[in-house]
Amino acid sequence: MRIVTSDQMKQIEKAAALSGLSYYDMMENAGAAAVQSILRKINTNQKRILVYTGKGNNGGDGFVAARLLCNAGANVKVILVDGEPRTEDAITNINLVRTLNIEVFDLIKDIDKITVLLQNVDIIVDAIYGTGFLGELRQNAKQAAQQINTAIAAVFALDLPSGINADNGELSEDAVFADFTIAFDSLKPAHFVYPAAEHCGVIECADIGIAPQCHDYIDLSFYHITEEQVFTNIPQRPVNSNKGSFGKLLNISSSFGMTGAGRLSVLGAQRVGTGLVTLAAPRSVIAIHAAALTEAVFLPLSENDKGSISKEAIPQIADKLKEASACLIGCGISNNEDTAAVTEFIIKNAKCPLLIDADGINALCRNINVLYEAKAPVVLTPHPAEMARLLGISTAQLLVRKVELGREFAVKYRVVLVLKGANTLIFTPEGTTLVNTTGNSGLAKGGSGDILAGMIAGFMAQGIPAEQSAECGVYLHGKAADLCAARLSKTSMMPSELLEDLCILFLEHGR
Ligand SMILES: NC(=O)C1=CN([C@@H]2O[C@H](COP(=O)(O)OP(=O)(O)OC[C@H]3O[C@@H](n4cnc5c(N)ncnc54)[C@H](O)[C@@H]3O)[C@@H](O)[C@H]2O)[C@H](O)CC1
Ligand SMILES: [K+]
Repeated sequence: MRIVTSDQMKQIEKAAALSGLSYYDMMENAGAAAVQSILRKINTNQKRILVYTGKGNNGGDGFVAARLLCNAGANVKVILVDGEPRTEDAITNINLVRTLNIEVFDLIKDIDKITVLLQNVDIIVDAIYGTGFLGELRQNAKQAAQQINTAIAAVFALDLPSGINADNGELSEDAVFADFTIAFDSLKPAHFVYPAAEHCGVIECADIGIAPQCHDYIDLSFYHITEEQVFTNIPQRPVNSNKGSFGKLLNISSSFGMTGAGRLSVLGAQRVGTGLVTLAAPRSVIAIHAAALTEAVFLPLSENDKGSISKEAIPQIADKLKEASACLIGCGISNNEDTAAVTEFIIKNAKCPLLIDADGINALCRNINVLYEAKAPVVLTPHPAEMARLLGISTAQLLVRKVELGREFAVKYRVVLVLKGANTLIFTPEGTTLVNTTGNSGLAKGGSGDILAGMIAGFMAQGIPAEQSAECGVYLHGKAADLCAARLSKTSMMPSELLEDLCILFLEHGR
């Protein structure tokens, strides 16, 4: 699955044009592919169809679709949202529409007629804006989008629902909600990023005749995580091996009242095959963990009067850190001066890859620049509220710009950033973005993040590079949750139960 930005799409189209496929033909193919997609779902004969068109090439695709739908026996009307088209190929195509006597209305001047048409419409084609859209919908386009969003009709968006930034999914107010989106040639980041992805409905990617080699020189920066790639990252377990072959994870987690977080993170690491997991936790909670975690070993730590790790524990931790092949800090450690000091110490001193989760991230908010002092790769796994806290903005402000902000952060602080949520995003220090599409709302429960942190850290402990560990952890966590939901339901499944389904996935892949 190829995901390209709007600029990259332009380069691909240019390469196609140089190789002999004209822009006019690409537009014809795009409109035709959209009509084929509609015809596969709905018999359009005698159906009342409104095609909303903008002034650019997306509108041009709409004119092609209008002509071909008319030829297929539908009752088609075209609505110009921004007046007459401005691009050469779109102008040619509106002229063809007019020669077929398809009625063309102006959104503003013909509002009364359009209001009547909207009472009885079966299908709406949204061809107002595609990859050329930036910023906010203007008043007229908002009005058109409101008409589309309130009409009782099947809505097909061409390339993208109008009002969405293709490259990062930023949404304008009143952006179109489509039932189906037909993406042209390649998918765009916005098709994957929530909440924009919700506006797309069912997404199809249509071939518009661009030869495969026209994509060869594009340096992709946005990837979809696949199962094949995930298992390429996970080596077979050698026959001649012992627990030392699969890494030692030092997991600094848990506090009084939050022992579940520590336990789940240990289980996550163990279930991805880590050789040995040491849980370093406040002394008073060790007995609770020892009763539940048969295969782990424990490092009882000095604690403060709140039952969380005290800074007095730093020498103990430092000693154990020397043996670790990876370190995880944060699941349920509580957020206070002591845990912040421990987190800082770990960041400054760990020579092995480090994963910082939950309260470890909250501790970072006190001094984010400590990340510049890390000596080994660092992975952060915030949920949106934690990420927003790190950035000093509101969660709402983060969510409308999460792709930009996530990418900037990972590059600036040289970390792998796992921004959790529906379609979790992974940002790398090199500026690449990975999107994961496994997982479901059954994961939206306390405990699932702790399992994920343990899984990623467990892969890191086994020597899988930080970025690939994040990729494997996020994908498998979601996929196991999908299997778990299929047998237990999204509503009832418990995060800990997905660990059983993880076994099935490893079995299927001969691990
Ligand atoms: N290149 C080709 O020949 C092909 C393109 N395809 C389709 O074309 C669009 C991209 O077309 P483009 O003309 O670049 O942009 P749009 O049609 O998406 O719209 C751009 C149009 O709108 C203006 N604009 C941008 N933001 C706003 C705003 N907030 N308010 C108002 N107006 C705005 C902008 O200035 C332009 O004038 C692509 O998605 C495909 O659908 C074909 O697929 C094949 C060949
Ligand atoms: K569109």
